[in-house]
Amino acid sequence: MLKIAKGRISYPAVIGAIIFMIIQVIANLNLPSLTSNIVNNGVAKGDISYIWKIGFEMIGFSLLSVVAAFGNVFLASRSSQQLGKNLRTDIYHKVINFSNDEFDKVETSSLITRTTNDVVQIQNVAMMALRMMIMAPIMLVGASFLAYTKSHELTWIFLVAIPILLVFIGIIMGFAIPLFRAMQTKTDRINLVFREGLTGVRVIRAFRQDQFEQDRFEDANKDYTQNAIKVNTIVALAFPVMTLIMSGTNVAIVWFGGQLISSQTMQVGNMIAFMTYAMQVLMSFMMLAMVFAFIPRAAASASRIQEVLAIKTKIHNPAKPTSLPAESTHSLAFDNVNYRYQNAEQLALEKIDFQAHSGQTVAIIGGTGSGKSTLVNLIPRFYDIESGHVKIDGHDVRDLDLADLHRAVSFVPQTATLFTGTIRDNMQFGNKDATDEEIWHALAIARSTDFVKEEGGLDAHVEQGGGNFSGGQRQRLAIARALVKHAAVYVFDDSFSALDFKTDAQLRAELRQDAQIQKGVVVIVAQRIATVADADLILVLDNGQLVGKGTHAELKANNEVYQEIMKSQLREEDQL
Ligand SMILES: Nc1ncnc2c1ncn2[C@@H]1O[C@H](COP(=O)(O)OP(=O)(O)OP(=O)(O)O)[C@@H](O)[C@H]1O
Repeated sequence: MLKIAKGRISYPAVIGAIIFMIIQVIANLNLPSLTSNIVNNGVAKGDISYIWKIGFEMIGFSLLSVVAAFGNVFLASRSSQQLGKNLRTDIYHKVINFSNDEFDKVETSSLITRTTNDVVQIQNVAMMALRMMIMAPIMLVGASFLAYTKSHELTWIFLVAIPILLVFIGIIMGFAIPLFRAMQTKTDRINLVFREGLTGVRVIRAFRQDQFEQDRFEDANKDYTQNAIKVNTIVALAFPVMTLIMSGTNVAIVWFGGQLISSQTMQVGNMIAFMTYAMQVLMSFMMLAMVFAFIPRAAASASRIQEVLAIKTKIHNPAKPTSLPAESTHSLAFDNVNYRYQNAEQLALEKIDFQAHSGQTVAIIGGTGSGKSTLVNLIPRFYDIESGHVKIDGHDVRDLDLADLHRAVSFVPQTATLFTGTIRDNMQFGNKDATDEEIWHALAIARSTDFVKEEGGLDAHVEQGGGNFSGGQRQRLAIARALVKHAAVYVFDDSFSALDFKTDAQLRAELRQDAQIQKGVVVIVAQRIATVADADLILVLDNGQLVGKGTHAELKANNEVYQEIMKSQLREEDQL
């Protein structure tokens, strides 16, 4: 846990909090002694001026204690909040740079719990540590010593009360710690089921699985609640027993102290002070117990966070990145590329080899699972290849500065993702300087002008995930967003499948006529022969192998797989 705080917490604030806390403890330790002085020397002897003098001293120490407590809480919460903030930033920064391989390692719901709930656990313990964990031992030693100076004869009471308290704390911790530990995994489970239920709500309804999903959530929720109730019951049980031990100690002090007073071997004031010190000693143990009860949960949280922070991102900037010079013409090349998914035995792509330059359209066609998306994912380094080269403008993408690479590639994924905000915000995502005119131009190419105007223009609101647009509209907006960005390579991963034949053809024709887009290379993944037929280069994939390469006419004449795809699509149309 200390490892996680290192470099993320402000050391001056921590030192300040500790200094304030020490001042507070010293002030608190002085008060019982002063009470004893007032009783012994002021009240017993009727010395009013002494009472006033010590009374003022007591007020002074009380004020000091209050100010120090304020300073301590202020700095402790500042440091723990700052620790939380830095942890969240670091996790976010780490996760945002994850490649798809790393996302496969940790569930998204668990990542959310780790960034929120786990960080809060660390914050709480940091706060407690800066208050109680340091205060308790100082108070314990100080109060024990001062109690001893007030009465040697009564110290044996500690020797009875403390072991009883420790045995009790031990029993409580034995039960509570495993339950505290389990809280985090149970929170994870709730988040996982909740998230799946929310994102899949339509499928759940369509398959009439509402009850099943509700039961699944109910189980996770019940499991978490039962665990929390058990922990709280144990903690609740602790309080009356602790109070009993404290009251028992007080009774013993008054009983035996009273006898010492009547035999004139002890003064009343000393007994009162002893009693207060005894409470401070027992309180110190309780504080330590509380901190130690929270530590296992926070330690579990710390290791869950550390797990994420320690993941080595496979895809990062090269040591000496090459910046991509601003070229007026561009090229894309795959040079004998092999790729294998992590832990997979078979290659997902084998010996992929092709070149294309500005103004050319490369289309990739093949059956489901043939490797089309995998191929285009290699261009912006969503995955890194096993051997060969993927080159943009003659530079291997692994040598390029990542920011330059991502600027050079405009990507429309299979599933369109829009962000909360306005249409304009979404359109400017890859080109923040894009003017309204440029945006409308891109929207026109993507056949989106009409519905965007109907929604209220560029200031129309986009809900979370683009939920207020249809699937086809979302896809068109994602295409327009990619066109607003001026790139060297435009990738459309099966983005035209949501469009009807006519719109698909019009859109591709517009892409061909646009001067800006023609400066780059266009890569289109498609299922339909009609979509790929007018491409300059068609790649036919089958089971990760490049089984055909050429124009429509060439492939139609002599490529079996292509002919088979053509036949199957003609058969489909014949059947209508
Ligand atoms: N993250 C992954 N981990 C392991 N294997 C994967 C992963 N993603 C895809 N694959 C495998 O790689 C192969 C190619 O998948 P890919 O998504 O590239 O196919 P595709 O041609 O785009 O299919 P579709 O047209 O259905 O989108 C498939 O066999 C698939 O099971």
